[in-house]
Amino acid sequence: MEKKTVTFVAKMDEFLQNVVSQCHELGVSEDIHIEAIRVDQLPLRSISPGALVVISTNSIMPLVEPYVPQSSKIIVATRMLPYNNLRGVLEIPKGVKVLLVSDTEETAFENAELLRASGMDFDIYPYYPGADYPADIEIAVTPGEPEHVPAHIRKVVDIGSRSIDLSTWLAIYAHFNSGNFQRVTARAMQSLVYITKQLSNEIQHAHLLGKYLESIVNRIEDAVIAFDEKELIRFVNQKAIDTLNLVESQVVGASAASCLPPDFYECIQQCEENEDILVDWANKTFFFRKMHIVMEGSFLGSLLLFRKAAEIEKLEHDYRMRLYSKGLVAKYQFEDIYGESPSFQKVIQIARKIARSNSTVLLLGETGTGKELLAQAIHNASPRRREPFVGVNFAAISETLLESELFGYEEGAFTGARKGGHMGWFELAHKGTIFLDEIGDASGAIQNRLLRVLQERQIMRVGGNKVIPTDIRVIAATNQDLPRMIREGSFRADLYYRLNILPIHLPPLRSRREDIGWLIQQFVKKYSFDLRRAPFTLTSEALKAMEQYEWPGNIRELENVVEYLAHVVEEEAYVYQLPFLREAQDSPLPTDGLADECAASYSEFEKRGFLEEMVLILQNLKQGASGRYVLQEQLEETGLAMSSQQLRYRLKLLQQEELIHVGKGRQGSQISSKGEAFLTYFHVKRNGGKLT
Ligand SMILES: Nc1ncnc2c1ncn2[C@@H]1O[C@H](COP(=O)(O)OP(=O)(O)OP(=O)(O)O)[C@@H](O)[C@H]1O
Repeated sequence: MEKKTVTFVAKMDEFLQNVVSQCHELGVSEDIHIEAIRVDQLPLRSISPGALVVISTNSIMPLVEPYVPQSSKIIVATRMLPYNNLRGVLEIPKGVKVLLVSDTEETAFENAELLRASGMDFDIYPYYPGADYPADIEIAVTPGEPEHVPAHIRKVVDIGSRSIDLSTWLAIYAHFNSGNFQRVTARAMQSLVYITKQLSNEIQHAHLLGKYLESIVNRIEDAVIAFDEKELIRFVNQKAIDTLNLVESQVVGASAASCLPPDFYECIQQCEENEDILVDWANKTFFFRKMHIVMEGSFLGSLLLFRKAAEIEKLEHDYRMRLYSKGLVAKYQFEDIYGESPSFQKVIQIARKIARSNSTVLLLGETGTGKELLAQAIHNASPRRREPFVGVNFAAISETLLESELFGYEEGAFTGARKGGHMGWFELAHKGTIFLDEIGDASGAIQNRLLRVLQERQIMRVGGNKVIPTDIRVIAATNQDLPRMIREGSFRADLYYRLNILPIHLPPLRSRREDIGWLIQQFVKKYSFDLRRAPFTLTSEALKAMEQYEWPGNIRELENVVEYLAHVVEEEAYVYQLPFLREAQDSPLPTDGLADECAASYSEFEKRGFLEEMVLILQNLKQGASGRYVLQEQLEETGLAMSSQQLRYRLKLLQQEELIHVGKGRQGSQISSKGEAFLTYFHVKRNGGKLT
């Protein structure tokens, strides 16, 4: 029997290759022998007798006809768009302008028509090389001819070369009277089934993703409402439903103006994009933020986030409580700083202004003039008030501990370094303020490191190798004469210039004696209240004595005197009761729990890193040293050099622990009986419990 043969004839190889692979895909080649001949090859290759000739387009009929055998019939193929990239076409938004790009005018119009007929919802403009087209077109669709797409068009969807449609295959099978056409249609359907499956998987995936996002948005603490570009509500989360008392099914898809409470809707209208505002609604204050949703340059709607201000305040409160528990909070405000004299008021006025800036502040003034108080007030009046305030006292901590405390250390940096490393004060103060008190006591090595931190605004932990950027405001303070220290070579000039950006001089109390009476009144009020007692007054002699006294310890000393009086006087304080006019008489008796107290002092000193220093000081005092200068010299001889400020600080601590008695004026200090007991305790502990 003569073999059934189809001969495809076309101008281009591409068409022929495409049609042959379609024959294999659909199984046509299993029933019918396939030939493919280019028009220009016809003079050399003859068409098999009796073959059915299928030409790609009517326009080549005159070129083909002369080579077709008598026994053969010619039909013209009808063609369809292949949709190999159906997804790309479906992703094109509704209503946009699309250029349909083909190589010739005829195919461009033909393909545009096919695309329209297939139900696509966009505006289609046929295009072929040299044709005009609207300038604002941004998307092109082409059946396998991307090389003809105008260069400026960014998005190109290539749907693959056109193929022969089912009606042509039907005509071929009808011609040969072949009964297998059902298989061809079934296979043609396969690709659609495949695409449909793919889409259905994606729909399922999108559905899951939607649910997933919904559950996330429902879990966030803010109330969320999403509107489309026409202000129809597209989404509300549970928090929004609860806060506004909405019924979800009634609001999703409805217009915001009609279904939200009218005064709430009005608040939304007032809210500018990306601006945080506080809005009063239903007797409550809300925090509002509106954002536009823009995708690929198109405005798709807006998103509203809102929350009761009280909830935010609570969060803030909790955060502050955490800082409190770590001791990272400044408790004083400007209102807590007393002082009416014009010179002091001027200082406060400058400090208030400085608070708003971010620059480094240097507080200068004698001990007790309120430098730390002012540093805290500046922090609390600055934009950093909600962030940590970290105070570092350079006289209060030993040199060996200071570096690792300031900058932190990495695990294994030294023997005894904590596992996981340790955060330093600079790191703790990130975003907040660090207060470098008694900066004049910083050693040369520490000054070098401080200078680097101030210059580079980054730190490196001890034993670490990575830099940690920090955003910190620095407030430094000293009662020392830094310019003199620079001249003497004990303070770095470049560090001084880095610190001395906004200097504030706190006047000593003796230079503003007019404040003394008023300050006494304030402290009398404070301590009478604290001690739940009736306020007392000072006799005119006592007041006069107070006003004439030099106050070397400034306001701290004045405050201490008033606190003392609040404990001892009845209704009036007399001159003889003023402690600075009396001899020191304090000598605490050993108590039953003396060993416990010694143990407490021992661990306190050990924690601060200067246990050995305290013991040396006590031993020197026991051997007869008394005045601070003699003591300082003797300590230096035993290899312990410290500044007079550091020594003063340590003596103060020893006094607080009742290990020494500090006399007034030139009297110096003496070891107390508790101090002697402490020395014994120290030796016993060092010798594993045995007395030496
Ligand atoms: N202007 C003031 N109003 C109210 N209290 C003050 C004032 N100045 C100082 N004080 C009191 O004096 C105490 C000491 O103040 P502060 O520690 O700020 O002084 P300082 O200058 O930092 O001292 P030092 O140099 O010894 O560290 C404070 O705890 C506060 O009670």
